[in-house]
Amino acid sequence: TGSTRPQRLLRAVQKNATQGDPQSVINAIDHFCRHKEWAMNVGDEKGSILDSVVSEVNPSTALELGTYCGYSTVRIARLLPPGSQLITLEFNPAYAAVAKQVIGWAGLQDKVQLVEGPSGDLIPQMKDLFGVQSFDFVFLDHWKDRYLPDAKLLEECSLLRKGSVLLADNVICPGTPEYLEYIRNSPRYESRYFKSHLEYTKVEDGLEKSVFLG
Ligand SMILES: O=C(NCc1cccc(CNc2ccc3[nH]ncc3c2)c1)c1cc(-c2ccc(F)cc2)cc(O)c1O
Ligand SMILES: [Mg+2]
Repeated sequence: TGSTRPQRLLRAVQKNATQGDPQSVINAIDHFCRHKEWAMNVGDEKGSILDSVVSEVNPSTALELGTYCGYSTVRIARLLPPGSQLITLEFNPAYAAVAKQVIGWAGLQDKVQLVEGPSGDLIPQMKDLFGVQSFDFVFLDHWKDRYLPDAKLLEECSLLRKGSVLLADNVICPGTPEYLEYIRNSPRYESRYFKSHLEYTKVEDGLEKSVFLG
């Protein structure tokens, strides 16, 4: 039985990145995905947009839907102020196992709660499980047909407050048409599209930033 792509990505991190240095972990993953094997990380180009939005929001509590190998988890957690928390949900146990080690290699395990399970089941438990009142920032990067139901679920569970920011990956490729339709036409959100490219390619993609108005 051979290794999986996430396992090969982890090996590249352990070989090329310095423990406790998040930027070197980010660089090692980007190099691996650009020169060895493409993988569905948000990547360096969209990652810079993610960085700027996270820095602007400066969240105390952040939620990530879809951890994968932990690349965007590391990008977000490295920018969080002391005492803040990032909760990241991953449904696939093999991805979660790799992500846990990538996050640990970056030395960010104290800022991150990696929870295994589907967002639809876990979002309603956020208050009970983690004492979360509301999320200042949410990064959506899981199954594209879950973006809309999960945005609605966050509203219904009162996990968004006036000013909460949702940032959605892949709104062009693979695309999230229902989510875009809803969020751009809802009077409860102010949305803006950041044009970019699908990670490590020239294909168009982008991020949609939406501020919840309460
Ligand atoms: O599909 C994508 N990502 C989502 C995803 C995909 C598979 C498995 C999981 C398992 N993780 C998971 C699932 C459900 C969950 N519920 N709650 C948590 C949770 C976690 C997640 C994706 C695809 C492409 C892409 C592929 C091919 C291509 F040609 C162009 C573009 C690019 C991306 O940047 C992408 O993000
Ligand atoms: Mg993505």
